[in-house]
Amino acid sequence: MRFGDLPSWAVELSALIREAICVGDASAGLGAEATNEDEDACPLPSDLLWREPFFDQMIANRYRPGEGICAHVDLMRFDDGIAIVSLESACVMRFSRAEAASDTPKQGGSASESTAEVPVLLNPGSLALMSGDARYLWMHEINRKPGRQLWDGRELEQRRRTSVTLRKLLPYTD
Ligand SMILES: O=C(O)CCC(=O)C(=O)O
Ligand SMILES: [Fe+2]
Repeated sequence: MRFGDLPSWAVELSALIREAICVGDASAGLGAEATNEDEDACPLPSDLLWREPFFDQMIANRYRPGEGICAHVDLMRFDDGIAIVSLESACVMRFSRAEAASDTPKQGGSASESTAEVPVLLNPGSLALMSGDARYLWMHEINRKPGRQLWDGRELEQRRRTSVTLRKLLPYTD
């Protein structure tokens, strides 16, 4: 885990992520007026995309077959706009509403709405970005226990998996 000055490869990776997010949208960083259409096309709002530094905290996780990470929302000490680069083994990351863990469905509310899971396939080299509701209101988890890594009705082959998560710390307040 690194805080503050990131290793040079992570600085380079951050720059590549920024470039990949909005290919051809370089003008947005130069004060050009962004239209709603541009905002919709870009998976990160421009205030997050162009903040400096883009990221200042990095953690690399290595998982053996069968190992994953349980459902969580990332700590509030990190700013919005979190990037995960997924390497080596494909996996399914599942998103579920954070309040579904403790709340029973309100009267009139549907159980399926609050317990819905959104599976996301992360291939080697995939970039996952979390911002807004996905970052604050939804938990993410990777369950690599046997039988839990299904995609298109097929179980994914499990190998060692490495992920690099990049985040930005919020200024410290006590
Ligand atoms: O390994 C991953 O892809 C997820 C890591 C993660 O969610 C975290 O470190 O908070
Ligand atoms: Fe996380």
